[in-house]
Amino acid sequence: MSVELKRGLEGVLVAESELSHVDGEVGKLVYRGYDIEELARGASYEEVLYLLWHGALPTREELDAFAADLAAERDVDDDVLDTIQTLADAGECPMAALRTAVSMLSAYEPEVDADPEDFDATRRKGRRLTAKIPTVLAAFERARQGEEPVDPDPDLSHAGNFLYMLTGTEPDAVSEETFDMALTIHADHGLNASTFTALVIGSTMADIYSSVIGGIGALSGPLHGGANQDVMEVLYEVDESNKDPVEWVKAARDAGRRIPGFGHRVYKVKDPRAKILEEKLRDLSESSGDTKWLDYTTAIEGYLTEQGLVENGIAPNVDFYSGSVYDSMGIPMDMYTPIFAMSRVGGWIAHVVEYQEDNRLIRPRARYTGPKDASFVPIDER
Ligand SMILES: CC(=O)SCCNC(=O)CCNC(=O)[C@H](O)C(C)(C)COP(=O)(O)OP(=O)(O)OC[C@H]1O[C@@H](n2cnc3c(N)ncnc32)[C@H](O)[C@@H]1OP(=O)(O)O
Ligand SMILES: O=C([O-])CC(=O)C(=O)O
Repeated sequence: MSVELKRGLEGVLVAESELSHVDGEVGKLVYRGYDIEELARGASYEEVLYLLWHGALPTREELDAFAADLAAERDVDDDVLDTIQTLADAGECPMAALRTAVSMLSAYEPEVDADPEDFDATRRKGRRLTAKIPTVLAAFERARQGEEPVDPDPDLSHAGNFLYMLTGTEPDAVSEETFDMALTIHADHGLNASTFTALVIGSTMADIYSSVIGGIGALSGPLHGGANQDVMEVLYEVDESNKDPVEWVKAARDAGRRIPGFGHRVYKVKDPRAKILEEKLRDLSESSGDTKWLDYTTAIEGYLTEQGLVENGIAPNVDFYSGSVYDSMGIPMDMYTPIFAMSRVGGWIAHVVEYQEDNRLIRPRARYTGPKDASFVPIDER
């Protein structure tokens, strides 16, 4: 048995996967061999889900059937909507509300008792969950605004329908494309912390709902998916302080603060998804004439590059630019990480099924550093 301790499991291989590869040295991400830039430009989220779940890009006919099956699963039970309203009234944050709602959805899962080794049933359950998560999130946001939920429209795409349910208005083509692209590029990313969490749970042959709930929990943290909201909070903090963004970042560095949206366990150069989102932000800013967030992010990145951080591997990650793109679409800040989950659920499901098909319980060990021979003293004698 290896006794080498790898803090944070850095560099440890725990599984084989055909799903996605992150080349951190050159900044390249592929899903089943396809470069993320090409997928972002040319494939819809539904196509990417099909690719991840079924092993190849779909034909037009396969895609149409797949998208229709997915869209047919969007409705959630009224009891779930009532709970969402209760959570909104109690001031719950959307990521926690999502976690609770996914847990509740399993009570309405028609194949809840399926054999854990029936992987087609797991895929169908995963499809239901993926279809319903946007409904839950949009209903929660509307409930917070005192608005009734909007019924899903099966004729709209996954991205378009979410924006429609959120606002009650069909999105314009630019918003729908932008949002679809954001979903596409967030769908999978090797064994990141939330996917690994889903895998650990899946390796006990627990049901897919438990894996997804675990994934949501892991994604919510500020070191992982939660960083997209933190970045936007920083941008607003800079704006409200009337400081130059460079002054803000200098002060933050002097105070020993980590800069959200920078650094990555695998990428040692700029994340390719950050480049895609930056380009999108540039397009959106130029067409709206409002370049504030672009100016701030460019200034922060420029300063940190000048200071040598980027050269030393602390480069912008996907979370650095996603918030500004969502903000320009009018989406509230605390919905950014739930939107990440709404996309990443596709990757969690793909990884869990792939792993379970050749399952081995994941069970590492810790090096014990506590006492070995403590003498027990009964409670009344202590
Ligand atoms: C979708 C995603 O999950 S992408 C990541 C989203 N998270 C963030 O953006 C939060 C900010 N970033 C971070 O906290 C980290 O870069 C992580 C957690 C993403 C990766 O961390 P790790 O691989 O564990 O690197 P680790 O925390 O050991 O940092 C290595 C060094 O870089 C520094 N560093 C890492 N990230 C940052 C940052 N954002 N700002 C300033 N310094 C940083 C650390 O202080 C450390 O320096 P030291 O060795 O002098 O102490
Ligand atoms: O891979 C990681 O560690 C984090 C990340 O970028 C992601 O999950 O998208």
